[in-house]
Amino acid sequence: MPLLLGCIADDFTGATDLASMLVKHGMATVQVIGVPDDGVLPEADAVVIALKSRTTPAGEAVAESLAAAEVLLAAGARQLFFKYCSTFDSTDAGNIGPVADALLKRLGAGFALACPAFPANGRSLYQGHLFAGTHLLNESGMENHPLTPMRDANLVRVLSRQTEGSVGLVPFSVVEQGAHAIRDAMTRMAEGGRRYAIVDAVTNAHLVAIGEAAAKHPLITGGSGIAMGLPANFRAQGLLPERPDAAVLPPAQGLCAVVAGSCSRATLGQIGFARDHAPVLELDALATPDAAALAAQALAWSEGKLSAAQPLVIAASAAPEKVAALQARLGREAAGALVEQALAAVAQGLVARGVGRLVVAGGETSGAVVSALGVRTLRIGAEIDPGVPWTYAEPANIHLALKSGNFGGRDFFLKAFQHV
Ligand SMILES: Nc1ncnc2c1ncn2[C@@H]1O[C@H](COP(=O)(O)OP(=O)(O)OP(=O)(O)O)[C@@H](O)[C@H]1O
Ligand SMILES: O=C(O)[C@@H](O)C(=O)CO
Repeated sequence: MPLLLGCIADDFTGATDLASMLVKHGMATVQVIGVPDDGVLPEADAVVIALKSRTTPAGEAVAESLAAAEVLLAAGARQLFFKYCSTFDSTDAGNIGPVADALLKRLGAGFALACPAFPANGRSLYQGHLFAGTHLLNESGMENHPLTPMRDANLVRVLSRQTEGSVGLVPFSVVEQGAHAIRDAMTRMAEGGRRYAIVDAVTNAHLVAIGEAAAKHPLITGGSGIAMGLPANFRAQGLLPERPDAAVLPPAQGLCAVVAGSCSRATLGQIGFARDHAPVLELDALATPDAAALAAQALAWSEGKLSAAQPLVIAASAAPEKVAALQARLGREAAGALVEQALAAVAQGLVARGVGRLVVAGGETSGAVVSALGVRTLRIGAEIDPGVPWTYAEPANIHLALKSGNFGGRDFFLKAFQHV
């Protein structure tokens, strides 16, 4: 099976989200954790290399992304995809511009589109402005994100501040006209010296048309939504056969648990809902600012509560005031790292106690957990809610669902276990 699409994701939940989209549209896809030391990739139509590069210093993010690109290109990838968050999640010091610049240079290309829209999860782009649900991004709760507060919804401006290249817009009125018009607009922009085009998209039909228009682009950048049009390009070239078993995983077993480090509105709502239906522990990192002690508290609490029938939930997630208080005490990065270490140790302890089905909420949190569990690859199964599939983690041999902070319905933490 020759590799067709080579993907680089800037966090682990985002990687799973993208892989799920590709599987749903018929590509056999494997998520690989980090750049493999030996450079060997699993056989698949698409490989998503998951990095934890969203909030690292730009130089590190660029170096890791280029290393991932080398491995993907050496494996024969015909097109690269740089996956970032559907809420962009990148401050002025952020990495999307620098990484995309470096990938374009590596590919000898001068232009890429940028489109984080994902209508199934309420992310739409209109006149270059990103909306989360009915709110502009900077009024959606994302302005309070613990690591990447988004205070400007205009992505032309946001991306312009991260790159020396020039950024234009393919507006809704063009996107509405379909693939030909979009392709022409992007060609004109590239010829006019633009390095990027933010491309408006409000519906799945827009995303499919944009995907078709970008069939020949060496690099696509965006959220998972924009990937929905890409498998058809490979199919049209006779490169992608039908894959009826693309989402089949080994049977699930073991105890059930949820570990949450996301402080998004969606995750806080899911924790609130779970409280009425399952044992929930809310860790207080401000009262106990010590990762090992927090993990020990959580594991002691879990004794006698773990079950194969219903999950228990261990959450460090907190409302913005509490997050701000911990950050004021420790600094933003140290606060995040403390909680991530604690939750990673909790996940390790839970798996050692027989947990075989684990939901992790939050991208950074998932990165910490997956690394602590020594996971190398994730096979992608059926979707629980848009953007969140069950996966089978190897060599740990457990089922994991890595939930992006903002994804999933209110009942997600219970519903997930009815799907595996
Ligand atoms: N009580 C808390 N105080 C301070 N920081 C916290 C607290 N709880 C969690 N965090 C940190 O907040 C960050 C949340 O980021 P994470 O990526 O896990 O979630 P998210 O951004 O909502 O999800 P996604 O990246 O999938 O959108 C993590 O670094 C986590 O350790
Ligand atoms: O695109 C999204 O919203 C997610 O896949 C993600 O990247 C969250 O970290």
